[in-house]
Amino acid sequence: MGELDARHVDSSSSRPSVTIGSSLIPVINKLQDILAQAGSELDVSLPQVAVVGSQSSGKSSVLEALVGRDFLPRGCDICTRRPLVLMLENRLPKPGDDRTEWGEFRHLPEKRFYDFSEIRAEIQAETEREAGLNKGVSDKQIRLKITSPNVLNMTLVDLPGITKVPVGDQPNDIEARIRKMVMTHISQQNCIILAVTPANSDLATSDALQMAREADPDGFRTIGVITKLDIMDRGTDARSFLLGKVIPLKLGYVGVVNRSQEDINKNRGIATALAYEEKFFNDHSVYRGLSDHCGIPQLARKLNEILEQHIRMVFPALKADLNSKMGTVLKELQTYGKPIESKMEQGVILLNILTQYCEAFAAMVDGKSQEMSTKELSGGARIHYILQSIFVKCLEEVDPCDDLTDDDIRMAIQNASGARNALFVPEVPFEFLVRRQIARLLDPSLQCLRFVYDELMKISHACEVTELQRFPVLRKHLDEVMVKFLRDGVEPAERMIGNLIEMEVDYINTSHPNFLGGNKAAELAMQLLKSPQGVTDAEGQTSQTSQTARTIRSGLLNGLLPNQGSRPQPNNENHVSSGTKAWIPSLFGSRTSAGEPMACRPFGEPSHSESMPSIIHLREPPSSLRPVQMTENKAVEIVVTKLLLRSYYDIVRKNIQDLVPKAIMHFLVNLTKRNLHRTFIQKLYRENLFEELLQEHDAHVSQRKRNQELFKVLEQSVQALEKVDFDVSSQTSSLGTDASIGLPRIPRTSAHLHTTAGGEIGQVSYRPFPMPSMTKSTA
Ligand SMILES: Nc1nc2c(ncn2[C@@H]2O[C@H](COP(=O)(O)OP(=O)(O)OP(=O)(O)O)[C@@H](O)[C@H]2O)c(=O)[nH]1
Repeated sequence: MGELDARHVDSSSSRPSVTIGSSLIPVINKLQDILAQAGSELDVSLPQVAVVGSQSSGKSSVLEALVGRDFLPRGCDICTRRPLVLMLENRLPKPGDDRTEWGEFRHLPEKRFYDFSEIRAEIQAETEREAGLNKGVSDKQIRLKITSPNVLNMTLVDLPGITKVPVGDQPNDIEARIRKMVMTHISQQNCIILAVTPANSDLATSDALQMAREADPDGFRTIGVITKLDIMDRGTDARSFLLGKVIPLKLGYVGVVNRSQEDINKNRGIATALAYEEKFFNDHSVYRGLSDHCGIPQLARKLNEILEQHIRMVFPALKADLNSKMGTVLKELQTYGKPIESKMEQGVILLNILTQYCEAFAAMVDGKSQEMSTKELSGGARIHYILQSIFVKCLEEVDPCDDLTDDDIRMAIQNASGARNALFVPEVPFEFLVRRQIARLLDPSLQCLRFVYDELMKISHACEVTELQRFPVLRKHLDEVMVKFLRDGVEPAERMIGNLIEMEVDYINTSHPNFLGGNKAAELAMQLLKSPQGVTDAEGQTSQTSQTARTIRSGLLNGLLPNQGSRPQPNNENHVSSGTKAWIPSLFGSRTSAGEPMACRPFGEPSHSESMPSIIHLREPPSSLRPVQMTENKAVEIVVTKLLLRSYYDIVRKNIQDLVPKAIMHFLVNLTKRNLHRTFIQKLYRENLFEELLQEHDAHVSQRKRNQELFKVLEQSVQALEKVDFDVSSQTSSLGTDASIGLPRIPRTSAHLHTTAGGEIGQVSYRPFPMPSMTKSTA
């Protein structure tokens, strides 16, 4: 058998005949090509077409004529007894194909039918297998896929004819059953209904029109088909039917002349039948002015136009898909940058990257970065937090006396007095102790510097200059320069901090206007010791000194000192005089118990005494000596020392709190910001380094190439789609005026199709079909 050719050449007229979808095949093929190239997921599927009508009204004949091949069982008795779902699949011939078209049944997978008369025989056989031999009917579908380069991807459905009186094995409710079966198919919103009515019956009683109206009350998807115009009663014609004067239909009517039973019996082909049909309409003057309503080619055109409308409806989605793909690819492409072709370009790119990097760094430090987080502190804000909320606050919380016990202070005072007893407020122990406390400020200051350094490193890593991503070698060098540069910045900051602390340690400026001073401290100490609250620290907690002071005070009140009358401790070899004024050091130092100064004589010299009393032996001093018990004057000295310590420490603390952040900002942060660009230029902007620094990853280069190609394809696809859209539109309008075939004109703006669900266009209301599923039909 010959190939299923969508454009059969009519022997008589040599005019290519029109079959369903024939005008759209090139468009759809082009579309599929475009989408396949562009890697689009979308597929263009079309509405299905179902034929509905009473028994033997000519449904199968119409369907066959529309496809352009003989393959369906036809006859004057009931032929279609199971729904036949005919899936057409477009497939372009491939090299090495010996056949280009064939049929396959779902119930016979992998068996290809190349002979279409065998297909008809198999439909009959399969019908009989399910519905019996005696006119029985079944709603179980027969699914047949026809693959050909000359068909569109779409589905046609041949349905059993509506019958009233059961015959053969048909059940009593045959009419209801068939109606239900038919309704199941034609109620689907993407189904175009061909309501077939023979011209020799009354249109007003047409089962097809009645069911079509039920399934499609608005008539947006129903085309009336009047068959058997050739066998109407003499003297009658279908003119008023075709013009919609009997029952109006929005999409109008088409009258056709199919092959008669006699033609079938004589094996007359479709081409001959079409030629006969054309002659019939030409010969009948009554149909001459109704060429738009007559003939299978006209019906095919009408259906094609609906399909074209449908395709145009799909265009916006296709375009949107391609455009969004293009956007994604373009965005990715931008990250790969342009290939560099000359030394000059290398220089420009390198300079740009270095500049952008420094700008990004400065922006992050200054809080002007575009990529500022709203969830957490970043960049410069973190540095500020480190300086103010960590460093300054931490120093604020330090109590210079917290690591000094009263014993420590007492020891320091006593040691500083040397062999004498201190006359006034002990200056030396104060200076010694305050220096020790000031020196403690070095560690947190250096830690603070370290934290800021770490932050700057973090910022440098976060400086993502888009272009930099493609040059890993440059990134590496840049990071190295950055690390060295920051380290270099740390050194002067470190030196400065060291100097600051050293300065403070080196010279204790007791003339500072904010310094409490010895006299005031002594006065305050006395007041504190006298006050019933005792010496309380700033936090209101009673310190160890205040405890001691209270003990002393209570001793004074009772006329007793805590150590009065008590014997010296075994280790406390020193004897300290006591008394209410004892805290004021004695001018003459220690006296003997008799009040006389101790005799001084050289070691080993005997005493000039007549009667040599027995020698009083002193105990050997122990290797480690500790001061004797607390005395009132010692307690006051401790309080005074503490007051002085706190007062002076506060002055220094404030200096350090102010100057260390300044040193860090000046020597490290601001210097980095100021000199980074210059350093990069000095270290990296060298012509002999260009090549090495601007090396790209191989994967990066190939990815860019791939993306460039893909972008080109997508660009071409979008252009091609525009052209196809235009072609479809011009084709639609060239097929005839909208009015002539009863179809409303579709607005040019395809997006409008989506938004208009039944909007008014001109005089005719238009409602597009719902979007079909975007999948190909398979058998
Ligand atoms: N003369 C003439 N005969 C036609 C025309 N259309 C169909 N026939 C004949 O009518 C008979 C029924 O045609 P089918 O195409 O099988 O009708 P059908 O509606 O598919 O029938 P069922 O599926 O059995 O309901 C066949 O013998 C056809 O040859 C026509 O336009 N003119």
